Amino acid sequence: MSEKTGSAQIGVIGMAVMGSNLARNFANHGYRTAIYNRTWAKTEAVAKDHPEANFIASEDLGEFVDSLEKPRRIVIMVKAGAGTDATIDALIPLLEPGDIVVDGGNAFFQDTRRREEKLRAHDLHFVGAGISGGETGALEGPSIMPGGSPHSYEYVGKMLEDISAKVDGPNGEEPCCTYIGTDGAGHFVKMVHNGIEYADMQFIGEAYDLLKGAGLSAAEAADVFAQWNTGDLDSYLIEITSEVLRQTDAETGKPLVDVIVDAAGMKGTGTWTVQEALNLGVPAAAIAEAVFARAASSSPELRKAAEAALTGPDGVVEVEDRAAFVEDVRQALWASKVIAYAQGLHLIKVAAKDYGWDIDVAAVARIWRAGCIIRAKLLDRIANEYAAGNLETLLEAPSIASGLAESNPAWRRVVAKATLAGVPIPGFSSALSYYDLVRAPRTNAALTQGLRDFFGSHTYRRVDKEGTFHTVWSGDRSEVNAEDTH
Ligand SMILES: NC(=O)C1=CN([C@@H]2O[C@H](COP(=O)(O)OP(=O)(O)OC[C@H]3O[C@@H](n4cnc5c(N)ncnc54)[C@H](OP(=O)(O)O)[C@@H]3O)[C@@H](O)[C@H]2O)C=CC1
Ligand SMILES: O=C(CO)[C@H](O)[C@H](O)COP(=O)(O)O
Repeated sequence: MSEKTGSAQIGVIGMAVMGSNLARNFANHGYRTAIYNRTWAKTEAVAKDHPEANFIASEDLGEFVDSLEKPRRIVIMVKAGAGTDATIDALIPLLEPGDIVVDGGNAFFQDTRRREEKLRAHDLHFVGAGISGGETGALEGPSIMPGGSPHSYEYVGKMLEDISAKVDGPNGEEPCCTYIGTDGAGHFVKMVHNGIEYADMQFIGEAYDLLKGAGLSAAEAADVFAQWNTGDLDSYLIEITSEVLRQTDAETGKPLVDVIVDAAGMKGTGTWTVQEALNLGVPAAAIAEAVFARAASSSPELRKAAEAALTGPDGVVEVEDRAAFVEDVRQALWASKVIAYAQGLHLIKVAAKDYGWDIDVAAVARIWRAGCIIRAKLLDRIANEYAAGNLETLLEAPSIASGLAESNPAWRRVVAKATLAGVPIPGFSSALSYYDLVRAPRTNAALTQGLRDFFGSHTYRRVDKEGTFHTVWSGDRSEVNAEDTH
């Protein structure tokens, strides 16, 4: 028996950016930590670069497993998808009933459900934990969204809560980690977190385009974002926007943002969010617009052809009072951001019902207040509003509804001005349309139903009596009772 055997309290597999920093975080919290990576050179480098962590580094997976105390606790932090499955398949024969595997990667929640079932069949615990915070968060405290059986969470909950970010709460320091729900619930919530992240960044991009259109330089816009970060918009993404805009390219002397190719990448979590919204019939168009905007940005053929063929205003925004316009944009950004949160949280609520998860939306908002990419001052208010009442939508919360009412005139002015100036604002305008759509006492869906009945006998219901009806459009146009065909 080697001296390593059974001496580590936690093991981390995957020594790229996230795994190595998470392992250091465990070590910093006093946990004896074992590390392993498919490619040994990375494990070796991490152990060598961080002697203070006193890692138990193994080249062989079996040796890594043996180095853990029982029941073994293992966090997988590898490339999501095939990498996770390969790691799990390699682990299963090495583990014993009662061991706990945590997948901290950005897994698709349906994969997590499948994996949880598979590991359960081997009497192994599986916790699918969404983790957000990037490199710094992983090291200093991320937001962690764990899902799995409550029993499985008991084995790893304290450790995950220990390494998570902390926020001040009424009862002292609160961890940004809480049990979310069974099987894929944690990864579902992380997926929606990322969908909101996409929307947040799209709105920020639109705000920057508008400021630029009104004549502000990148440095001036950086000042504006820094200023915004001191108020209601206080958030990590607004803070780093100011830093990115202030960065000058060493080679050209231009603002860095002007030399970065305007084609946004994406790894899939935003797309999954929208696909799930579509599957569940949840309107999340502002988030969808953010995904489509990235897709459009990365469609060079489409953009080249359209740029050559289409004419219109050139994005210059005529502004009489620059300060007033900047304030309007701030309000439009805040209101749109609220809509993205409302759409994302509504999606979580509907999914919880559909998948049988008992998700506490207030708790989700609470653990997003620090550590994660979408952390924002607004989340305090959102958490309090959900805690105060069982909201169907965030938009009905009194402080949110009044904030949106206050921002309304500015939001509408910005959407109108941008449209007239030819500044693309798919996020702002979609968010505003959502606001108008869901508050409308009556929508144009009545006409849609009439049309569907006309061409396909799809039937309709009436506002004034029970039942389902069809108009005999191709005959005498009388109305008959009909079977509901949806
Ligand atoms: N980067 C970020 O900011 C964030 C990432 N995440 C998620 O965390 C996880 C880790 O992310 P990150 O640190 O960026 O690393 P990557 O997503 O770049 O993945 C690299 C790691 O995965 C391992 N790996 C890849 N394929 C396999 C395989 N088939 N079998 C075994 N191991 C494999 C690599 O091992 P090897 O060295 O041998 O190639 C390496 O350790 C991912 O799921 C990611 O989506 C979550 C939040 C933020
Ligand atoms: O999970 C994250 C933060 O919470 C990652 O930063 C996210 O994967 C980035 O996504 P994309 O590459 O699609 O922009």
